[in-house]
Amino acid sequence: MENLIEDLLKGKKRACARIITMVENEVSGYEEILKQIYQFTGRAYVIGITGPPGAGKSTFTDKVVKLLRKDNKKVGVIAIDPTSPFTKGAILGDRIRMNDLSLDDDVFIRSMGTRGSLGGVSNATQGAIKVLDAYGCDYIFIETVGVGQSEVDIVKTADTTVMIMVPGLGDDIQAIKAGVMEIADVFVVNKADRDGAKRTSIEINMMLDFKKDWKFRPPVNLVISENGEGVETAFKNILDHKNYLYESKEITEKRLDRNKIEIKEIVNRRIQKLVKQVEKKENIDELLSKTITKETDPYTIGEKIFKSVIK
Ligand SMILES: Nc1nc2c(ncn2[C@@H]2O[C@H](COP(=O)(O)OP(=O)(O)OP(=O)(O)O)[C@@H](O)[C@H]2O)c(=O)[nH]1
Repeated sequence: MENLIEDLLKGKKRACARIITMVENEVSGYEEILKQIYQFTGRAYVIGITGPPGAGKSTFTDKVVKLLRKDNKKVGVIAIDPTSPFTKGAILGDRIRMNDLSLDDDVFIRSMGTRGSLGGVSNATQGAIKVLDAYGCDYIFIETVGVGQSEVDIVKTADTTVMIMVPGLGDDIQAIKAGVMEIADVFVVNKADRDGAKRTSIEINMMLDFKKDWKFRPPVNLVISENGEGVETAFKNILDHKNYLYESKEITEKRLDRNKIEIKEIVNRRIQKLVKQVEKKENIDELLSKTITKETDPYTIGEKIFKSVIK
């Protein structure tokens, strides 16, 4: 274990990969590792990339990572793959596009499924962010499809959140308006080579105009990720937001929030584990069937579980 941590801190990719796997699978001892590496974290800047399926999140991230590599920055990418209960597998297709980057020693790419372990995907992602941070990444990208609540929760913990949209979403913009307004720090209208990109950008700006007291008004960028047009400017906007966070000291608030969420999850996960053990021991399934015949009720069972847990 000691060697593994030493290797991680020296920047060895294999150690990084092994520790992230341990975190993801909740292999015993993983929390000990996270405790030990915590003091070496805090340097990396975390960028959340979200947006509807197929908007070009991977293509955009790929281009930004290449830009950062020119500047010799070390980069981590965590792609969250929504695991469909119907396909029982992560949608890995588009991640393969980044393969040429994964050969680069200073780029670490990992995709994680959203299969619900006890702490949920969020917990594993937070752990992986810490590992990549201690590994020496300057920037860490968290890429998620902005649909489910768990994905939105993950993005909320990023320092800067980039929302990728595409032309012609129309009504969709209205639909996601409420949730997105609060989490997006920078907008990217990708596929600007298509008709209607300008209109989409105007619509987003109009939507942003509803709020008057922006401390940092999210910039809206027209981008063609496929050929790289506009990517540099969009990244500059991300850095502007980064500077804003540091200058206003909001970065500390953000990171306190992130730790708060993480602590809550650590506690929740342990409680969930206990509940599961109690349910098994007390044969709750059998009791449950008695709620139908009215021999018992959900409140009595809930109380029984709670009492056993706090014992
Ligand atoms: N016309 C055009 N197509 C693009 C652009 N950027 C990406 N694409 C294409 O859009 C498709 C989806 O791109 P991805 O980068 O995989 O999108 P994504 O948002 O990561 O997709 P999911 O992870 O499945 O949600 C691919 O076929 C890309 O080649 C662009 O600027 N213009």
